Amino acid sequence: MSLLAVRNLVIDYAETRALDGADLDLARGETLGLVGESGSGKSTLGSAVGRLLPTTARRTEGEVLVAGEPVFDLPAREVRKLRKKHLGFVFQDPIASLDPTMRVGNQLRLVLGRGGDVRFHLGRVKLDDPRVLRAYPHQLSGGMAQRVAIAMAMATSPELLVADEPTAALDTQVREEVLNVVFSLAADAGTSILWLSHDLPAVARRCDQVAVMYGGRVVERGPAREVLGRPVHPYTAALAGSAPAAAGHGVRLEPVPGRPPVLTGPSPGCAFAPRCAFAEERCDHERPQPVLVREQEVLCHRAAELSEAETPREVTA
Ligand SMILES: Nc1ncnc2c1ncn2[C@@H]1O[C@H](COP(=O)(O)OP(=O)(O)OP(=O)(O)O)[C@@H](O)[C@H]1O
Ligand code: NI
Repeated sequence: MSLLAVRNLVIDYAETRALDGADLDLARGETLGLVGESGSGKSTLGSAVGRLLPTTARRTEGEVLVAGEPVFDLPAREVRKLRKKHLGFVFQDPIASLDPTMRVGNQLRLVLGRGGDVRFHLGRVKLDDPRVLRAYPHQLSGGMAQRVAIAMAMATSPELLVADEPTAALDTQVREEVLNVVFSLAADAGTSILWLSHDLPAVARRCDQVAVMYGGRVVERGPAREVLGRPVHPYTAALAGSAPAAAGHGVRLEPVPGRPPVLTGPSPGCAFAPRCAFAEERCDHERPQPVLVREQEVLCHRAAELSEAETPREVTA
């Protein structure tokens, strides 16, 4: 059984359809990078895992199963229990995720409960300095604050850590260090990671699996090196081809001409069709179903043909 299973998940914010039938699986102990342009639905999917969506969001269809439990169908009390038992979260802005009025040591003590060793947990994220214990969040650098947030999220050895662009606000140097801490702590604890990221090369290096989002759906998924090295979906190919340029600090991906869609309801066909060099007539009005190519699951009408072509990415470039 998957630790995490997302099935045909549809999430709406008022008029905006953020997820349009997303599917995802993550096994115990595995790491998965969730990638895609800004607005493709990564954060909505990540937050949905813990039912941590803003109150304006509505689950219209589908389900999220964590350790077999249907997150959206549980009473609120049970969801809190499930979060505590199975899940950890780390977000983009570490200082905002900490309590500004409480010293770091006290916050950590609150999470650990009686008998918890605060110094030990700070040591695990390479913050051995006793001054950190007495500091307030705003007195820490971004990198230090994120380490504290990671220590708190990992204190209970969750089965799944959802990390939503945890290093987006940090400098390149600090970024690698923080990711090293996250991945090594998770490996030690047997924690699965769902890592939302814009950094494709880093995902290829660090993750077992990758899922590529477009227009609120996962359009291609499978082993990270395979998917990013031999993409089948034209969107993945475009994204992977443009990745090196996007690895620079603060650069947002613009892999193909045109803009990603903002949906207000179900996409009638493939959401990528208007930007796709391979689109055919049916792509505009038939929703693609998953096609298995090698170990990759691809939502593209032409997946089988394109996988036979030498490299689709050369044709799109
Ligand atoms: N609180 C909200 N209220 C209304 N619309 C929202 C809200 N949060 C996200 N959206 C919309 O939902 C869609 C998906 O957004 P989401 O933040 O999940 O994407 P993302 O892939 O995480 O983007 P980014 O890379 O910029 O973080 C977008 O169209 C976005 O504008
Ligand atoms: Ni996001």
